[in-house]
Amino acid sequence: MKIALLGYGRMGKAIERLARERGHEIVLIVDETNRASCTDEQLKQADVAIEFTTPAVAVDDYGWCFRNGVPVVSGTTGWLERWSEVTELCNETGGAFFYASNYSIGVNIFFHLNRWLAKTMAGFDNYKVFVEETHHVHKLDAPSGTAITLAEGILEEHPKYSSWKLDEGEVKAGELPIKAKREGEVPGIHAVTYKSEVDEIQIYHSAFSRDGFAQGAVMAAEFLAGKKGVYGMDDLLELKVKN
Ligand SMILES: NC(=O)C1=CN([C@@H]2O[C@H](COP(=O)(O)OP(=O)(O)OC[C@H]3O[C@@H](n4cnc5c(N)ncnc54)[C@H](OP(=O)(O)O)[C@@H]3O)[C@@H](O)[C@H]2O)C=CC1
Ligand SMILES: O=C(O)C1=N[C@H](C(=O)O)C[C@H](O)C1
Repeated sequence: MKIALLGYGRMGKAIERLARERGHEIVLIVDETNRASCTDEQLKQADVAIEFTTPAVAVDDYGWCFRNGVPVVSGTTGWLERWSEVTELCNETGGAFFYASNYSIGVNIFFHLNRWLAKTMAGFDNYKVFVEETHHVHKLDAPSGTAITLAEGILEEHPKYSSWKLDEGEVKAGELPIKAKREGEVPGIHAVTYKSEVDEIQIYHSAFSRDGFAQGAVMAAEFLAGKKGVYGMDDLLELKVKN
């Protein structure tokens, strides 16, 4: 496949390496320095675009791809308040969009485990739940997109909680706290903990590098080529969890 890389930072570079290893060709690399001079014609050379940039840029990138008929796989976090706008534009323009807050297969299994645990714990009032994430110091957004997906999974399965809140002080009844830490070069750690007076139950995922995210993004690009519409990791992995 011919791939356009939109964003050439930590993730863009990991994706370039893994995509080449899987036999794909990189036909365009866009970063902040050359974005203004990149043309529609250059983008149209690609069978698919893989987008890992910043929250401020991502939505414009999606529109650029939809308007030019180039399917787009994106992992950029921090823009999801514009989800409806993006998916409507995708459908109106006949585009193709694949999004995941986390492309690691292990994390997507963890998402299912999280929902199952939340449903189970809903019957036990003596446990309080919180989500924790740790990432490298360069990360722009907090909490992480993955932590938000975990929190949303809990809100859907556990009636005691109605909203999540970045844990910066007082937490009211019904609020699910998310603690975000920034340390060194940590690729990404997420944990969900249920704590009572006498014990705690924790599920935990730690990425050893960015390779798992990059691998999943390239697999998503292979999946999306030739399709139209909006997709996510459950479509790719066909994870069927029987609760
Ligand atoms: N879903 C997932 O599995 C994962 C998601 N992420 C998310 O991906 C995003 C990127 O992460 P990461 O690679 O670590 O970030 P980096 O900061 O390393 O890279 C961001 C890239 O975006 C580029 N960029 C900034 N502005 C523009 C612009 N106007 N036009 C084109 N490119 C631009 C930067 O260019 P320049 O270098 O020239 O400034 C840089 O190449 C983040 O939102 C992060 O949360 C990260 C890992 C996994
Ligand atoms: O910025 C990162 O690095 C990561 N971002 C994603 C997120 O916000 O969840 C995924 C991963 O944890 C790494």
